[in-house]
Amino acid sequence: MNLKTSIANNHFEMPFLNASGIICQTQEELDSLEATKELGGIVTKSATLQPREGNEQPRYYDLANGSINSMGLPNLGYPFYLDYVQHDHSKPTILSVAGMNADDAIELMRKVQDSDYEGLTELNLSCPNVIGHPQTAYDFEATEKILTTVCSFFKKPFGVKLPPYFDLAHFDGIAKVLNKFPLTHVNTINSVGNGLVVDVDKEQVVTKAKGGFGGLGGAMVLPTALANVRALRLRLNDDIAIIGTGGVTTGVDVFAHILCGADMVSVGTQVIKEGLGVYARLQKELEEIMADKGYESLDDFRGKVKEL
Ligand SMILES: CC(C)(C)CCc1c(C(=O)O)[nH]c(=O)[nH]c1=O
Repeated sequence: MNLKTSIANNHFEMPFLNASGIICQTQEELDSLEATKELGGIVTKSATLQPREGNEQPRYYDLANGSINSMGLPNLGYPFYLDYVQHDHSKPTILSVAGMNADDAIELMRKVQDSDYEGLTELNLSCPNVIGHPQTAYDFEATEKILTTVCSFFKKPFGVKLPPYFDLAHFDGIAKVLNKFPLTHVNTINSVGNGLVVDVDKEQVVTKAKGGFGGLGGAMVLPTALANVRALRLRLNDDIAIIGTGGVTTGVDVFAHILCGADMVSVGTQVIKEGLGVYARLQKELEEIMADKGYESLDDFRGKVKEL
């Protein structure tokens, strides 16, 4: 059974990643990812120019069918992560970066360009835009502007992390912009923005920041995640790989993401629920499904979901 995959010329023994933000903020957490042999690569928490405490607790809440979070980008600052990814690792790394505004995002990419890091970088486009405007990735002009500036100096392999889209015109719009740039990959989806969970017993919301509004993850977002993987696979240039993120709780979900076109699959909420042992279970379940169907490698079924 061959579960190998690749993004640009980065080769992964396993198709599984951690979703950025999940057990990837500190040295200890990153070391635990390194020690998880079923994990194909290590994704860092999105790094910002300055270290950040993040939002006040409670900022993560677990649900039967998923999670809600408004972490507020807690991280040790980009120097820590840029140093971490330049050390030797047993598997490829993806350095995630997020600007609190466009200038910060560009400055972060300059820091990476000026470093000796040669691995993959991922620009989180769910970062805030100017007040009164939606997040960057929902503003196609802002997205094009940032990527044009970044690509004028950034010559290393990089991709972008996208929020979910819910309108076919938006799939068309973002793909049209992204196809203009030499991206290694697109990571879709980020959490489903501004959900609200209410504790009826206490008659109150469950997370503190933003009046309880937060990003949704876990099982409840799987159909949205699959739609975004499929829609972008159908629209993006073939040389842009796709990391499928969102709603993965079983090997069946991993298979579905790959069937819709994902080259790799990242897991967030389920890692919090189950621990890093989840990856061994996902590998076993994926291999069982592939064996049942007679598939030897991911290429045998990637992107081959049938329409009726
Ligand atoms: C939402 C932002 C704080 C702008 C970016 C960081 C982030 C967070 C976070 O740190 O709150 N949570 C997510 O589910 N996705 C993200 O991309």
